[in-house]
Amino acid sequence: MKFMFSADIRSYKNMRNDELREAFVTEPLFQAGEIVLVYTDVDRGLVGGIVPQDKPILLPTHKELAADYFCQRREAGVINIGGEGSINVDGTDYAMANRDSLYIPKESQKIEFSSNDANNPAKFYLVSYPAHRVTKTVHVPKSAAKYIALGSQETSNERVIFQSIRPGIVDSCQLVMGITELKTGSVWNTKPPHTHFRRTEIYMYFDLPQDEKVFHLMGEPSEVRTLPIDSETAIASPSWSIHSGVGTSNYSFIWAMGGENQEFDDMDHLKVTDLR
Ligand SMILES: O=C[C@H](O)[C@@H](O)CC(=O)C(=O)O
Ligand SMILES: [Zn+2]
Repeated sequence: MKFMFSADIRSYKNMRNDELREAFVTEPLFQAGEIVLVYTDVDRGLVGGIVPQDKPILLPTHKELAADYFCQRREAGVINIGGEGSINVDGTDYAMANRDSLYIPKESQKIEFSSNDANNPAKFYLVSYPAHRVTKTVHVPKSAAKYIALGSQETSNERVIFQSIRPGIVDSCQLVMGITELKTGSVWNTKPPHTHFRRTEIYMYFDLPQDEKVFHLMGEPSEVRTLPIDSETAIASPSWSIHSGVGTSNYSFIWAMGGENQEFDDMDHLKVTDLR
């Protein structure tokens, strides 16, 4: 497991891009046959990429979690961005098609990830936060997510947000999670931008062609920084930071939030013209 130590609201202003990347941006998360886990001190979020091939991959615990097993005091959300696969939670198998979500509650002991076809493996993206109560495992196919269409072609931000792990669909402790897909020709996410001091958020960009990038905007609205991000890497946003971005083509991303509340619409909206 890797660790990212974030920067604070004062120090980020004096940091170079490579220092900001070390504080907030993960390495590429999806490696064939492997599990990559990255722990950020931003709300103790933990993100991972799991790509099983011929054999299943078990979710391990780690010394730093001081737990007998990974979910002893944590919940996890998983979204599959690859080929068909399955996740076994304490003996129950959940089939995971592309873009299916699975919510795994606190105290789930044995969690195992498999691909149906090693040549077209599943790519499981996992986000975990500390949890204080035991709830139920819930499988959410993309078709069962709440979706909202936002933006327009004229302003290059036409996109659909699929909310799969959210109140009303999944009873979670902190975690709220889903997918945003940009339409062809649209490149701006989270436009207009916002902050939400009571929650922090992690974006994981994917489905971006190899030779393209997303320019992710972070920082206080009064002092914005730009970090060029590769596909299949994640970036953590502290509570004081905007999290918006523009791609050199369209793309998708998974957003996940943890913190004080779970109201998706509870945001402090900004105007693009407010950014400095
Ligand atoms: O707090 C909510 C999150 O930042 C995202 O869900 C926003 C987003 O996907 C978008 O507008 O494109
Ligand atoms: Zn947000």
